[in-house]
Amino acid sequence: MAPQAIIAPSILSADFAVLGPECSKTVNEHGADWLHVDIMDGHFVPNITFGAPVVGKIRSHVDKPSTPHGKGTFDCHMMIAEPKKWVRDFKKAGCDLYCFHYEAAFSDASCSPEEKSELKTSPGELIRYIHDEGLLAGIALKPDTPVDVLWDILESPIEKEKPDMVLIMTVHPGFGGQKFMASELPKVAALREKYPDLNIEVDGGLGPGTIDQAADAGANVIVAGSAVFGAKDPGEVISLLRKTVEEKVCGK
Ligand SMILES: O=C(CO)[C@@H](O)[C@H](O)COP(=O)(O)O
Ligand SMILES: [Fe+2]
Repeated sequence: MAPQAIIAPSILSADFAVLGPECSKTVNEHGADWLHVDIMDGHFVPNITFGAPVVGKIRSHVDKPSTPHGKGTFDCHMMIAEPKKWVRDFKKAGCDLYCFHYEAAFSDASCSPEEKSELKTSPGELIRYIHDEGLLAGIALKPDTPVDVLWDILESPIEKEKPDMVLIMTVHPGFGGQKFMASELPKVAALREKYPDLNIEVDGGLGPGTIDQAADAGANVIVAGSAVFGAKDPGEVISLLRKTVEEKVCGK
């Protein structure tokens, strides 16, 4: 089955003073499928955004999805050093898809020795833990991480240890508005060749000028921050991104 086209505006580029209304407008008026929520801890990446309490407040402005990948999905991109530690808080706040970084999954926590041994984990175990908490699980790769690290994870004999989505970063994580790195697209193409149904998300520098390349490589979940929130007509940009993915990836 061909994957669905999913357009997920990154609220990092929204007006933080009116984040709730910005979120509802983006989904209900402009037609976004998901909202991409960038969580940065100032440690895994050199920037800080916000945490679960803010996600909890903005969640009530957007209807919860009625199907697992449905409209209104809160796609939380966790650019944080201790991903396991925050799963429950983000679940309570209303996160639907918890996407952690592969590079952070093995990290010891900078907390007490007891917590350290509990938090140290492997990507497969962390995916299972996220699934056991009732959330969808995503795994993200920074530009310097080769796609090969994912093969064993995607081939896991344990169904609960397989991710629902892979995120290939097309910028170095930390900031919105950076230049798209086409050098990352061979990772997307390699994943798509092996996994025709997999949700493959690309994030960083996506917009009308770069969507063709990303869709040609096979990405079906498109994050766009500045291209959507900086547009005169965000709805038009979202429609164009969706149409391109539908034509090139979904065969519509
Ligand atoms: O995760 C990140 C940045 O680390 C992204 O989600 C950006 O926020 C996308 O912004 P644009 O590149 O589309 O402006
Ligand atoms: Fe992101």
